Amino acid sequence: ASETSADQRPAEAGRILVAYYSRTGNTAVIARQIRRAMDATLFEIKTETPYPEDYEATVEQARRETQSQYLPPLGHFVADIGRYDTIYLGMPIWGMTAPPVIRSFLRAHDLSGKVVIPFMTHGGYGLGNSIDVLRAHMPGADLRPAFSMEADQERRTLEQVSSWLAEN
Ligand SMILES: Cc1cc2nc3c(=O)[nH]c(=O)nc-3n(C[C@H](O)[C@H](O)[C@H](O)COP(=O)(O)O)c2cc1C
Repeated sequence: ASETSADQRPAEAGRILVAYYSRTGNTAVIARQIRRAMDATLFEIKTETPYPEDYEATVEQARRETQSQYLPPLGHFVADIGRYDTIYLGMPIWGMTAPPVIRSFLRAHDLSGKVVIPFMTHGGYGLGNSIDVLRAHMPGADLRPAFSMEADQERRTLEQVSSWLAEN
């Protein structure tokens, strides 16, 4: 009889990471479902400085950051990314592309040699160039087809609530 070292154990829990960014929670719902189904580790990608609560201000800031290729500093980092073979990477679509913080995340974590499975939510306008952006920022990773779905738009919710409040 011999001891089994950690790296000999098959299908060890913790080999799958679900890393996601979500502003209004739509992408987070998917992330948590993947975590439960795959017995994965969950990591919420955050900026060091949160985006404004105001929707229009966030749209404007994101637009500027995307245009200038700015990399917003991350609030925290995955401890020991080398431990994971498979990364589910989740995000909303912002301005027809991946949110700026996703580029920051990919700059800060080496995903080469790993299987990366993206998942996106969008407000009805599709994935834009997000897949190209991901591919460009994860050299050596095995990028798999993305799962995507339409989800609630913050803009539409705000408009409906504003008109309801105005009527009362
Ligand atoms: C700054 C910003 C930009 C957005 N740009 C787009 C867009 O270009 N196309 C689109 O379909 N939806 C866009 N949306 C809507 C979001 O992609 C959609 O609501 C998404 O489900 C939000 O995910 P979350 O709740 O995980 O943050 C945008 C939302 C925000 C806040």
